[in-house]
Amino acid sequence: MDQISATPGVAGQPGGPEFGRMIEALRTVQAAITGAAPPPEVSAEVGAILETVAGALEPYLVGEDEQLSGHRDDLPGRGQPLLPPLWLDERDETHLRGRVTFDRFHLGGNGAAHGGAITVLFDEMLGRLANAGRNRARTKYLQVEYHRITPLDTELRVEAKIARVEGRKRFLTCALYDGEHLTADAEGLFVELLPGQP
Ligand SMILES: CCCCCCCCCCCCCC(=O)SCCNC(=O)CCNC(=O)[C@H](O)C(C)(C)COP(=O)(O)OP(=O)(O)OC[C@H]1O[C@@H](n2cnc3c(N)ncnc32)[C@H](O)[C@@H]1OP(=O)(O)O
Repeated sequence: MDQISATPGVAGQPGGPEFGRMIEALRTVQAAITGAAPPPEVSAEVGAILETVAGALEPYLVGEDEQLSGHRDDLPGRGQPLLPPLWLDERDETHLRGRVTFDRFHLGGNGAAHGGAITVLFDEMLGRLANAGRNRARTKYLQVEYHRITPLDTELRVEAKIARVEGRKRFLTCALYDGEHLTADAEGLFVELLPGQP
């Protein structure tokens, strides 16, 4: 996980644009399956296709350090389908600013994004910032407040800042905006790992 490549992949090579297209297709499938109420024969057909897809990838399973998903900084959300598609537009060692869009896959209910999906976004933002140009740190706590619903299919702004650093402790904040409206924010503590801590 420490190695995140910002270099766009080369066509015809592992991690090239073909990989980005596959992740994008997966995101589309996740949203389509979540939002669909197909008849049984279509569910059966799609299920069989997905089993074929899993089988096609099975010979290429690799260890964590070699996997492409999560390591591609040129792809939204690092090419990690757990993360909502997040684009970072500004970044330095004190702040991050980006855009994110939740879709049907991230639905909680009544048109609102799931609170857990928002927390994943915040952990990602704070984790990226806590580890920017510094020794590795992990989330000790993440306290989230939901101020109003976070809409789906809407480009949102997300910002993270370092609040203060005390020895191994890095306190950070993150906020999510729909236009000028704050939908959710978070405060987190990240603790720098000691030698031997995984
Ligand atoms: C690793 C990441 C790689 C980089 C990838 C970048 C991109 C990836 C982006 C994705 C990122 C995703 C990121 C993820 O999701 S990381 C995954 C989620 N997090 C974890 O799995 C972490 C699990 N926990 C641990 O490993 C340990 O607990 C750690 C290592 C965090 C600390 O265990 P350790 O035993 O070493 O430390 P400590 O407990 O003595 O505490 C240390 C200090 O903190 C103070 N303290 C404790 N609690 C509180 C509190 N509630 N309020 C205020 N202060 C508190 C405490 O008093 C002490 O202070 P002081 O006495 O020193 O003054």
